[in-house]
This record gives sequence, structure tokens and C-alpha cells, in this order.
Amino acid sequence: MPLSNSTSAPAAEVLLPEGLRSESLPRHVALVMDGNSRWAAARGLPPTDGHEHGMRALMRTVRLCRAWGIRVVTAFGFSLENWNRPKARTYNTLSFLDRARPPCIHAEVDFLMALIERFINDNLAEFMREGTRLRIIGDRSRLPISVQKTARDAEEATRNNSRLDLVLAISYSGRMDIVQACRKLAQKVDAKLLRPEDIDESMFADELQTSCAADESSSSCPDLLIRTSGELRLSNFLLWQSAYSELFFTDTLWPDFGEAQYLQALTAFQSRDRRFGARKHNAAL
Ligand SMILES: CC(C)=CCC/C(C)=C/CC/C(C)=C/COP(=O)(O)OP(=O)(O)O
Repeated sequence: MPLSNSTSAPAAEVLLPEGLRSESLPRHVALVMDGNSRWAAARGLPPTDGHEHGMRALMRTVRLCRAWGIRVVTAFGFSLENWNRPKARTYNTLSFLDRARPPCIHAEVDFLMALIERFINDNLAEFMREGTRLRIIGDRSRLPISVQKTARDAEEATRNNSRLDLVLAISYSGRMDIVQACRKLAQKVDAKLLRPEDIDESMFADELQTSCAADESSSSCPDLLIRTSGELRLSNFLLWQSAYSELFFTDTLWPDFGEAQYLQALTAFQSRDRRFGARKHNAAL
């Protein structure tokens, strides 16, 4: 079975759109893919259709990351809080009858779980061919068993791929990630493997789930965090990791996010002056 022999894709030529400078591109981009339901509602469709189109937008963005030489993309696919969405939502099916759709009851959470599984299965061959390593972060114990297995198998199959790290945050909460990192360090202290005074930021970051995407050439901290749909908040995504991320908010709803919007975000990023709290040497006081 060819998928099990994971190989890294040969270095691909990076063709950047005019105006982007390769030396100051973000290495790690984080995505809050918001606005799927509003996109669907504006078209008289159920939220599930918005998520379906959102999945296509995610794959478009993954391909652009590879084409432009971005090393890591972390996408918020399902938050821990999203479990509180109604498991089954009933929609007025009458509006669908004229479009020859069968009346149905959509279970949004179940649909999203199935969509995540389909996303992985449908794109695994491309991940292998194009050197994409898949990682899942979040509380995977709450995922349906079949999603857990699909995710685990895909992580295993793609683990040696090295062109792009695609990190899907599923059943993820930034606060929970911090809490679980604290627990791990506390256990080490309890077992006398560590003294509290030895704990520093780097040790802490190593215990966060995002450390899976960090290596010598890329950081688990996104350089650029993009949120679509006009909402101006982090919504419990990458709280520790976004301390010095450049934030880019756009009114575009996620399913409409494409090359033009990504280019806009990257151009804005390249115009930012990243100081990380320090003052530039010769900056005027
Ligand atoms: C990982 C993966 C395969 C994802 C593909 C589908 C996708 C983009 C899912 C994001 C899920 C989500 C809750 C989005 C927010 O839209 P919303 O329903 O909150 O929209 P609203 O803000 O308009 O209500």
C-alpha cells in the first residue's frame, strides 16, 4: 500500500505572487475559520453546507501554503466549546424542496465529525504526494472512535513528510492546553524529576500540544493569526502561542477565503514592524 511508505516530497519551487517577499513571509500561520453558518444562511442553506464549503476553503489555503513555502498552518476546526452546539438541529426543510433536496434533520456536530474524517481520508494521498505532515491537537478522547483512528493512521502515514505541517485543532481549547501542560509539569515535580524553580517558558512550551509542530526551522507560535468573518477575538485558540502573533481580521466569511484574501493577509503581515517588545537599536526615542 503506497500510503504507508511515507516520503518527503522533493523541494518544490516556490512561486510567490508579485509583491510578496520570500524573506519575510510568516513561517507559521494560524487560522480561525469563522463564518461558515452565516455564509450558508445568506444563501438559504443549512450550516452544514457552510462547513462543506469551509472544508474546501481550508484545502485551498493548505495548497497556497505549500505553493508559497509556508512551513506550518494550524487551523481551528472544532473547539471544545463547539461540543455544546445542538447535536441535532432541525431546519425548515420547505425552503429546500424547490432545490430538489430531500427534507432532512442535520446533526451539526455529527456532520462536522464526519466532515473531518472525510477531509483526512480524501486528502491523504495528496498529503503524501506533496509532503504534508498532519497532526491533530485537542482532546481527541472525545472524538468518535472512527475519527480517532483515521487521525492516528494519517498522522502515522504522514509523519516523515516535511514540506508543510498541517495542524488541525479539533476539540481544542487553548486554556485546556495550558492546564494539561501544568498537570504534566506538576506530575514531574511530584515525581521529583523536576524542581519548580527549573520550569521556564521553553520547558512549558514543550508540554503544550502545539510542540508537535515545532522543530529547529519552525516555531509552535504562529507568526500570523488570521480570523475571518469580522469577529475580533481569539475564542480560546492558541492563547499562549499567540503572545506575539500578528493578528489579521477580515470580514470575509471563511468559505469565501481564497488566494486574494490570503494575499491581503500576507501583505499586511509584511508591512508590520515586529519588535517582540524590544526597541530597535537606532530607533528614535
Ligand atoms: C478541520 C476541517 C476539516 C474543517 C472543515 C470545516 C470547517 C472550516 C470547520 C470549522 C468549524 C466551525 C465551527 C466554523 C465556524 O463557523 P460557524 O458555524 O461558527 O459560523 P458562524 O460564525 O457564521 O456561526
